[in-house]
Amino acid sequence: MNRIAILGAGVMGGSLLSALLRSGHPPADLVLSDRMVLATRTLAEEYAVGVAPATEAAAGASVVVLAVKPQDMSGLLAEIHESIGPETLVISIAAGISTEYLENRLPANTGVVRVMPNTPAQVDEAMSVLSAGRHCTAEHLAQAERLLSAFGQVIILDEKHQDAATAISGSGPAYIFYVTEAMIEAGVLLGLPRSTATEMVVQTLYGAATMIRETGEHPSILREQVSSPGGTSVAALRALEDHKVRAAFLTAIEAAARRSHELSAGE
Ligand SMILES: NC(=O)C1=CN([C@@H]2O[C@H](COP(=O)(O)OP(=O)(O)OC[C@H]3O[C@@H](n4cnc5c(N)ncnc54)[C@H](O)[C@@H]3O)[C@@H](O)[C@H]2O)C=CC1
Ligand SMILES: O=C(O)[C@@H]1CCC=N1
Repeated sequence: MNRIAILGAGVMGGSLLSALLRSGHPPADLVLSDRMVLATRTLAEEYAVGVAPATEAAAGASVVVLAVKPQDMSGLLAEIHESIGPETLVISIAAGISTEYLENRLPANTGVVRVMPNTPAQVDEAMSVLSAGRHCTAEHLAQAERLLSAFGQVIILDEKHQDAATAISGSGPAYIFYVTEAMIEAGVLLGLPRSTATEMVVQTLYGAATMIRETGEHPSILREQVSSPGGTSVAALRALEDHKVRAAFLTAIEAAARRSHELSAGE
């Protein structure tokens, strides 16, 4: 039985579903469940996958992916407790929810993997950070790694780093989209048509990200290459320093990690 049940068909559940299909998983092996029954049925029809109540979806699956909000997790776990078999691998993508929290609410000895993916899964460029639970076997971990590496990069880390991973790569796309918006707005302020400003900013971000990945150079070296003495870049960078943008990023990412930690306490 290779069936994968995705419980929670929101932004991430939907992103994982489409990514798994693109990576070659047959639609017949995927089943979706969400309490928003009508919206889920529409999504399931679009992708030609099955839809079932959570208990039924979990009972028929070898891998159960928990993709609900942290605040909905305890309710969902209570619902599916009886449907989890001894061989079932449970993968949770919920921010802040520890493997211990999951293990305490699932049948004894259930194999659990905690994952922090991100929305670039939609374009097969996810960053997924995996941590094994207490009863997770090497085969479970390999199975989770295979599943997630089909739509991006995977790092296996000790669970103590999951709040940091959530703050950096889980929430990271939000910071980049925010910077993108700000740069486009600046282009419009300087009189560029919005579409032209958008094209310039998107290609610049893509080019810069590709340079970081392909050259392997430290970003500060790449930044120095752009900054001519007495030129435009250094004038802009001085303004960013004046506005403490670097410190703002440190504070922001610390706040995200703190929030991830709070979610583990159900706050
Ligand atoms: N959105 C993101 O960028 C990322 C989100 N995550 C995590 O993924 C999880 C889901 O996040 P989103 O997809 O953004 O949320 P969402 O709100 O878009 O989707 C959650 C879905 O779960 C459903 N749901 C709630 N309780 C349920 C239950 N008992 N049975 C079945 N379905 C139920 C809701 O109806 C909703 O459709 C969260 O735990 C979040 O921390 C992780 C990485 C990135
Ligand atoms: O904002 C959130 O809580 C989720 C977790 C990581 C990204 N989005």
